[in-house]
Amino acid sequence: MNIKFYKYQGAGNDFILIDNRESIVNQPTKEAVTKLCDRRFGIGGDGLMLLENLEGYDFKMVYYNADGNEGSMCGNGGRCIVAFAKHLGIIYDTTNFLATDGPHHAKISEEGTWVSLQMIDVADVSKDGDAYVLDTGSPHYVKIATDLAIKDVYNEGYAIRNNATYKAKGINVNFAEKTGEGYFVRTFERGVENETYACGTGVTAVALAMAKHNRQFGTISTPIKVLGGDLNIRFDNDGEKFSNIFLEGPAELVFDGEIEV
Ligand SMILES: N[C@@H](CCC[C@H](N)C(=O)O)C(=O)O
Repeated sequence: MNIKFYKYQGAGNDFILIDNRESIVNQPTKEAVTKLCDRRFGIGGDGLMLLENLEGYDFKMVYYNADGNEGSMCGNGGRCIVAFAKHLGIIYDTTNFLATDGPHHAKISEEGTWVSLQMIDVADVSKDGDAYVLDTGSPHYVKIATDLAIKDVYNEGYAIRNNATYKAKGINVNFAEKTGEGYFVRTFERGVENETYACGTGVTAVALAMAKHNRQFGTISTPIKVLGGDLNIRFDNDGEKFSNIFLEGPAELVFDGEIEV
């Protein structure tokens, strides 16, 4: 059987998207997802998403990591599926959809390539040594770094993700370096088990963790540079919790096609 797919990227975090409103795909196997996401034997991507119908919402986002496991929330994936929903004519400039971590609201630009996605509120930020650990829809470890451009993110990230504390459930490992107004961030992603060009829940975690680290309160806007481009995170910090969190940046269709499955 041939299925139509769309390949999107958000700051270089890339995804395969399938319009599954007519249930053409039924719980893809781990093998099928890993093959589709494979950069040599498949389409290639950091993850696969299904856009499905759901009463009360514009659509439902179902996300699989490139390793075939159903993932937790993907921020850049969320921004890409909003652009996809606009491309399909399901939404115009705003949307409410459901993802694995709950309802999300988003706004999209008229040309459909810039998305502002509301993320879940975050109250708990803990420490592991001098690193911060928090869940922004997916679990994240945030460590302040220097000389990040030349850091061995794969090996250092792999070692943290696979240490005794995190091995069973996994964690996404973010390294953050202060640069002018914001941060430069590199992420080793759980489920891809490699460094990706961007991680939306990851840069969100960095912005919140750094606000806590620097004791910043009120309404904050944090620009973040990643390997694949630029993102921005806006949020409120009242000292008890982070709310009104928005992950903002580009989301673009790269190509579409059909693949035999
Ligand atoms: N790339 C994502 C994060 C995807 C989920 C993550 N790999 C996990 O399962 O923990 C993002 O943009 O947030």
